[in-house]
Amino acid sequence: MIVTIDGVAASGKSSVSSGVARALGIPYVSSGLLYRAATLLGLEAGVDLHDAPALLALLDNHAPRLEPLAEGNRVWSGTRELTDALHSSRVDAGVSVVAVLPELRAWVDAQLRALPEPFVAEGRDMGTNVFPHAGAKFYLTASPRIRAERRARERPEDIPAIEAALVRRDAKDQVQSAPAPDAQVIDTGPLTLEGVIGVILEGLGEVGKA
Ligand SMILES: Nc1ncnc2c1ncn2[C@@H]1O[C@H](COP(=O)(O)OP(=O)(O)O)[C@@H](O)[C@H]1O
Ligand SMILES: Nc1ccn([C@@H]2O[C@H](COP(=O)(O)OP(=O)(O)O)[C@@H](O)[C@H]2O)c(=O)n1
Repeated sequence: MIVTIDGVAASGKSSVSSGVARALGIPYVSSGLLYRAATLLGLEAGVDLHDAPALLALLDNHAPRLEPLAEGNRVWSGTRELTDALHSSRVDAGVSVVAVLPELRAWVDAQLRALPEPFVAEGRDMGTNVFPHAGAKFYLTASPRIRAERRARERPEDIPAIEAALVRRDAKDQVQSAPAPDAQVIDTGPLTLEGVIGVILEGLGEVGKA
């Protein structure tokens, strides 16, 4: 069984996926971390982020791999852990450039499709493109201001700057971010994290009964 949790930036995808995965006793996988790892390696190597062949060569050399721990995914390149470096504002600003490259999307998709079921997959196009046959699909939203207020607890910038950057990234990610027609859309704005996890677990109970 695959459960997909897609949504816009900072809508709660990874925190919610972690909670759902722990409740179900299965792993979750954060596809965004793979796009972020490709971006970080490109920035560190001084590669043009539009240059797909150069990025793929870097990925071949550094072979970043996702460790899908339920309490929080980690990313490694050999013995170097990349995880903490993946959520900088520099990576935030560059990642959508990398994510539009079809070659990079194919690289991420191949890694995800090689994973053994069951798992929760979170990102933008898990329910549409990567796992269209998933057993249950969810899509998280919240207003830009609420998302910026939440993310401000994790970034040094102020709320208006974070909100502007989130709106810019949403626009750049729009092509791959449409909800699957069969996804349950959840506005997380009025809900706590536990509340969102509860709605999804309830939705999964309904899927089980169907
Ligand atoms: N429903 C919620 N209520 C309050 N805070 C939330 C909620 N969902 C997520 N958060 C917080 O918002 C921040 C962004 O969540 P995160 O899971 O990183 O989102 P995404 O993976 O979509 O970027 C985190 O600090 C998280 O704890
Ligand atoms: N399935 C996915 C996941 C992420 N991405 C890209 O990767 C970036 C980072 O995704 P993320 O999920 O880690 O970002 P946040 O929503 O957590 O801020 C997004 O802004 C997209 O550009 C994508 O295109 N497709």
